[in-house]
Amino acid sequence: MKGSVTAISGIGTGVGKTVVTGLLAQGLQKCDRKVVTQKIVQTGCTGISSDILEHRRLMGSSLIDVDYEGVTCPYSFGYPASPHLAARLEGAAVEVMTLRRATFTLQKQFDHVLLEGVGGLLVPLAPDLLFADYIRDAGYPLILVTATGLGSINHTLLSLEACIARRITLKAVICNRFGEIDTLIGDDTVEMTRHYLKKYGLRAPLFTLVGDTLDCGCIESLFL
Ligand SMILES: Nc1ncnc2c1ncn2[C@@H]1O[C@H](COP(=O)(O)OP(=O)(O)OP(=O)(O)O)[C@@H](O)[C@H]1O
Ligand SMILES: C[C@H](N)[C@H](N)CCCCCC(=O)O
Ligand SMILES: [Mg+2]
Repeated sequence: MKGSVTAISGIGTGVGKTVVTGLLAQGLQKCDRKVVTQKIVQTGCTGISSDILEHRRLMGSSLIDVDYEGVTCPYSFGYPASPHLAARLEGAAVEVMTLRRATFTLQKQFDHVLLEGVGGLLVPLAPDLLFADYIRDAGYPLILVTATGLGSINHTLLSLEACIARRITLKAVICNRFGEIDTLIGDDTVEMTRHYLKKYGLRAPLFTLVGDTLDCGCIESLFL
């Protein structure tokens, strides 16, 4: 039986996808689930993906064979930019089949693959391949990481609408309150996110991340 795949994206870059991916993996490990994380494309880094290193740190795990073999991060480019540009600067191009084969290899070995995207949902992996379209075509459900600072409501609702337009299954929304400056705005942003999940008819639960505490109770319930 091959393992499940869950994509983890965010309302943009630097919103906490890596932290959330690592914490979800940590939680699944605690439930004795065989879990691995994957970074679909790493930019701004050469060699082992910096996001994979952080996932393993949060999981309390050292690097594993599939990390060294590049299966958990099929593409790594040096320039800190969108994958389509970072790849072009190296005379390379991201290929869908390379991505799909890497994830499928992990599915054969693990119960769960947590697949971290790059930046936000509509980031081009290649000039005509947005991450949101890639996970739609692959049928991967999504956990969306949002932020709670000023400007996050707009980015969050745009991301929800992008999911709806593609009929992407939204498994959960995680409001990451890291770095929040204004609690009044932060609290309101969480509530407006909850309001629009209901208004849009999305049944995904909303959880908050404060520090390294995910308030989603038993993480395993997200991956049944
Ligand atoms: N809940 C948190 N607790 C502590 N640090 C956090 C938290 N959320 C984010 N950070 C820090 O904020 C920075 C950005 O977070 P992170 O790397 O997870 O973002 P990202 O969405 O994965 O970015 P990218 O698009 O580059 O992959 C990191 O330094 C991370 O350690
Ligand atoms: C450099 C670092 N790896 C970033 N996560 C890359 C984010 C690409 C975002 C592209 C964009 O939305 O303009
Ligand atoms: Mg990351």
